[in-house]
Amino acid sequence: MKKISVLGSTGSIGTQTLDVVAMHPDSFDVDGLAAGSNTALLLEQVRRFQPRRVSVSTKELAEQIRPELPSGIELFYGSEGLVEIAAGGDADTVVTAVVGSVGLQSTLAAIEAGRHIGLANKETLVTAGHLVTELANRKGVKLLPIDSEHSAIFQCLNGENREDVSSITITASGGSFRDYTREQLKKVSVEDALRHPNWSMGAKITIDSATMVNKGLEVIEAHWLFGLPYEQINVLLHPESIIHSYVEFRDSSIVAQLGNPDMRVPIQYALTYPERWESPAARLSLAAIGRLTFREMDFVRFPALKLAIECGKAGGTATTAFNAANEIAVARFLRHEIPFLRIEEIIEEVLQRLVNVNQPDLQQIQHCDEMTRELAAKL
Ligand SMILES: NC(=O)C1=CN([C@@H]2O[C@H](COP(=O)(O)OP(=O)(O)OC[C@H]3O[C@@H](n4cnc5c(N)ncnc54)[C@H](OP(=O)(O)O)[C@@H]3O)[C@@H](O)[C@H]2O)C=CC1
Ligand SMILES: CC(=O)[C@@H](O)[C@H](O)COP(=O)(O)O
Ligand SMILES: [Mn+2]
Repeated sequence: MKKISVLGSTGSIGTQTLDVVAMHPDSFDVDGLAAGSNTALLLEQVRRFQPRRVSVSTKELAEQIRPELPSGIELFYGSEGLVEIAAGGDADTVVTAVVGSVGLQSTLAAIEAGRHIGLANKETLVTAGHLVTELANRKGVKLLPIDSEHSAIFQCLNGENREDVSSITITASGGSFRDYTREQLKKVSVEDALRHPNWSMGAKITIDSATMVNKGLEVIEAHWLFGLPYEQINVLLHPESIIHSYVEFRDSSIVAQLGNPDMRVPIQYALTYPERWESPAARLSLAAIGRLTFREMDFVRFPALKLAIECGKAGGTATTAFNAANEIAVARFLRHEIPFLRIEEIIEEVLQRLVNVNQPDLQQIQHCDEMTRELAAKL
């Protein structure tokens, strides 16, 4: 039996993680579930998966659901509740599927407690990659990527020597506005931006995909997960999202991972690694698809990607600020307060005003995150 806990069980990755659990009911045991405010779905999950511990985002929500919980179940709330689900109990693996840098503290707590991490919450690595990877190494904890591109690279690297890697290439669908000009982008709506061509995901990452910030976050995520310099990390536009990413080795061989876009596959691999289990995911037929297409990434059309890579190269708190500014700007866009192109402008303006701190500790990271949020909310 593999014991798992899920942080963000009511979201896109969280629900698909529980779909994977439901496909292998005799092999998984759910220890803890943490949700934000979707208590109706959380209660349904509690009935179905019978966790021993749950958490919601506020005390009020906790009081609301307390009478509906089976006796004996432990109930927590707030950021401490998230940490309780991450580090208390006895899960072998914690799936980090909350959205945003709110996941940092609980991820660090889970690692500190020796839990392996099924890592979906990429903002954690962007915000404090050096702290997360250093702690994971020290504790002998595995960071198992769930993000589709990183799972692909992780699979391509299986059994290989890192010194033999020439480069990795992260593929990008291009998001909702792949073929729009900068002029057309001035007028796009929230509803348009939320229509991703290939993946059904939470709102924040869908907007990140449209701005290409998602690919920027993924380059930084790959830097930390695979210990590669930015010069060895490429991005390639691949509208079909069939090749999830690939690795080139020193002998010129390229190893890629392919599949239909279905997040249950990388989620399951993170939970069963190094084994592979049966999956109901639709089989890929290359004959039916006929052809796959690729384009060079246009950094002028997608300036947020360029900026993210520059922040990654700068190191220190630059990526913390990039991430926090983006989180605030995306939230404002989703509330219809700012136009789409203002997202990347806000990130850039915030970065111009902040002083980079090298080798920041957790306190400095948290301070930068808070200051950036305040600034980005005012701009
Ligand atoms: N969706 C996808 O296919 C992919 C997602 N990712 C990454 O995975 C992460 C999750 O994305 P996704 O599932 O799409 O996001 P969703 O918005 O669908 O889900 C977010 C989850 O986090 C919970 N949550 C939000 N704030 C808090 C909080 N303060 N305390 C506790 N729980 C909270 C939400 O709870 P509630 O809904 O109850 O309020 C929900 O369960 C992101 O980092 C994303 O970048 C990576 C690759 C693919
Ligand atoms: C499913 C997944 O991993 C997402 O991060 C996906 O990559 C988004 O697609 P694009 O950012 O390539 O549009
Ligand atoms: Mn991805």
